[in-house]
Amino acid sequence: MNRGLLFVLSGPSGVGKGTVCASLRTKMPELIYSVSATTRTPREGEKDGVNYFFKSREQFQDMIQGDALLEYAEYVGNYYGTPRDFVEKTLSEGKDIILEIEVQGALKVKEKFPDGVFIFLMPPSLNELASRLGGRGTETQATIDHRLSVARDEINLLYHYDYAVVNDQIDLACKRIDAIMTAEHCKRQRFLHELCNELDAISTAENV
Ligand SMILES: Nc1ncnc2c1ncn2[C@@H]1O[C@H](COP(=O)(O)OP(=O)(O)OP(=O)(O)O)[C@@H](O)[C@H]1O
Ligand SMILES: Nc1nc2c(ncn2[C@@H]2O[C@H](COP(=O)(O)O)[C@@H](O)[C@H]2O)c(=O)[nH]1
Repeated sequence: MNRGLLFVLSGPSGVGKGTVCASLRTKMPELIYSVSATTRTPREGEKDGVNYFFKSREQFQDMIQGDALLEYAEYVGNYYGTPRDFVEKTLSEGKDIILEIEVQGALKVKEKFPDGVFIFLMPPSLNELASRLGGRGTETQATIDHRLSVARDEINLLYHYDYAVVNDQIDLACKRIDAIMTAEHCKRQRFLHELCNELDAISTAENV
């Protein structure tokens, strides 16, 4: 069985990763979503095991010590990390998985999965990013300011990614990501096809 494809969606806080991911998941129910672990306090309406696995700092440290995380990062005062086993199991079952994570973590995943597909979601402008973060109403002004200052550094790391997608309108951003996913599947099929042809050629040459 072919392994599934690993997609990583990152970009600054408030750009719309969660919104775009939720929309993609309704359009592509076969796409598996990786639920992260975090030490952040749950926001109103967030559920353990659905939005995140909410952990104490001690529990999170235990996950780090036990090598249970594929990657983790400390972001604006909290830990966030991707549980390893679920990602490995999903890929080995031939299913595609999407990780919605910040930039430091995405770069660590890239070291381990250079064949992953790395997509950076861009805001139409920094003003629009600030207005989305403020409009969400989930953070204090101090946290929003901190997240916006980190955003500038994150955007500077865009060149590490395979694709940049502007989230001007949710539906358009989803269509662009859908097109990337289709193209990556075609690339994978072509690669496998060429590999089969090469193996055929080798075995023919050996039989001559
Ligand atoms: N294309 C868009 N146009 C206008 N508003 C948007 C768009 N995409 C997302 N939003 C809004 O912007 C806010 C932030 O979106 P969201 O929570 O999805 O961002 P995020 O990148 O997942 O943030 P975080 O990294 O902090 O989890 C939300 O209020 C959402 O409704
Ligand atoms: N490196 C990782 N970053 C993650 C993970 N899960 C989420 N995130 C990112 O953290 C910030 C803040 O999230 P918020 O829910 O507090 O707004 C955001 O950029 C997320 O995408 C993870 O497993 N690893």
